[in-house]
Amino acid sequence: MRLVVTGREGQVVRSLMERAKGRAEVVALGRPALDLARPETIAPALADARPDIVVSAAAYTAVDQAEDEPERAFAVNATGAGAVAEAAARLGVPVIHLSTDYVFDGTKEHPYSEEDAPAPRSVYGASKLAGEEAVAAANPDHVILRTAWVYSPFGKNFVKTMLALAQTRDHLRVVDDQHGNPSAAHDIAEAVLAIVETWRRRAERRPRGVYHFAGSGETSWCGLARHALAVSRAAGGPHAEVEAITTAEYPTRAARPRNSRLDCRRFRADFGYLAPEWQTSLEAVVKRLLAEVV
Ligand SMILES: NC(=O)C1=CN([C@@H]2O[C@H](COP(=O)(O)OP(=O)(O)OC[C@H]3O[C@@H](n4cnc5c(N)ncnc54)[C@H](OP(=O)(O)O)[C@@H]3O)[C@@H](O)[C@H]2O)C=CC1
Ligand SMILES: Cc1cn([C@H]2C[C@H](O)[C@@H](COP(=O)(O)OP(=O)(O)O[C@H]3O[C@@H](C)C(=O)[C@@H](O)[C@H]3O)O2)c(=O)[nH]c1=O
Ligand SMILES: [Mg+2]
Repeated sequence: MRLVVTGREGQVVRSLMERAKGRAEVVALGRPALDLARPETIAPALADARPDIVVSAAAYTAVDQAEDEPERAFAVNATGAGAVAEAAARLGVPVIHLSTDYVFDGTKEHPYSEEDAPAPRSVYGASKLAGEEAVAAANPDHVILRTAWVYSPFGKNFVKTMLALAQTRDHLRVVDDQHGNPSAAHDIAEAVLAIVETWRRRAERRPRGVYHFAGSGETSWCGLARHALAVSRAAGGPHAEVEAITTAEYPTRAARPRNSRLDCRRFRADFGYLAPEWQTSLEAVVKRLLAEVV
């Protein structure tokens, strides 16, 4: 089975390359050969790579910056994502497209299910929702996999930011009134592989549609920072006290949902995989980062 993934250095791409070893072949396509902002590059690049399944993992992920360049965010996350799904459809192959909890406005009291209506509060969230719609319209043979709060040893993410800040400061302030599900990119890679395996076994009737998949359990950004730094301290790495603050005390360009917890039961029922508790996956990533960086 040959998976062709968009993006070369993304957190999910790199985690999938690691986890797929011996289970599936992974080819990563990125700029300049495949540039989501240049739709004419997409179909030829994908055709050359001869996918059995396309994994659409590349995206414009700078949430605050997107507020200042909405055209670029939409070009990449909506038009580009739609073109990837369309190219897959032309090749007669399914697409697994990554999306986000930020499609929700965060006003719900409980975790969001796939039935809940999206209502994004940010340009990034709106561009990703438009991408979901473009993917679904272009290729009926799809899974749109919404995940959340992704961290990993790779690229840029909140956990790495907290560890880096703790190296130079002993006091951090982090919002405690936005709740979600921290998700290790390696667990998302396992979810993608669970889809691939289920599709292989049930090629004639593939489960399709929108699914939620994120780390099990829930916390706030403050809770995530505190646990990451507690693990770091215990392993001899940097530590800082984390003060719990409100969203109003930490102004950002983009509005973020107060609650974006995802109900992942449909994914587990159809693909047989549930992510580990977020603390368990976080501990492994923090320890790996400390071993690599110091
Ligand atoms: N990060 C998060 O917290 C969350 C992410 N998601 C979604 O999951 C998916 C994967 O996210 P993640 O792995 O964190 O992403 P990253 O931010 O780590 O990486 C983004 C990837 O997209 C690629 N990319 C960006 N612009 C273009 C372009 N114009 N043409 C081609 N490739 C491009 C980058 O390429 P290059 O390698 O060349 O830089 C990189 O590989 C995305 O769809 C994202 O929206 C969902 C929820 C949370
Ligand atoms: C760095 C920092 C952030 N914060 C707050 C700001 C914000 O509300 C929250 C998270 O900040 P970040 O900007 O790191 O995270 P953010 O870019 O919002 O992360 C999002 O990325 C996109 C791609 C997604 O799809 C989402 O699921 C989510 O993971 O923490 C603090 O309170 N203190 C701090 O020192
Ligand atoms: Mg950010």
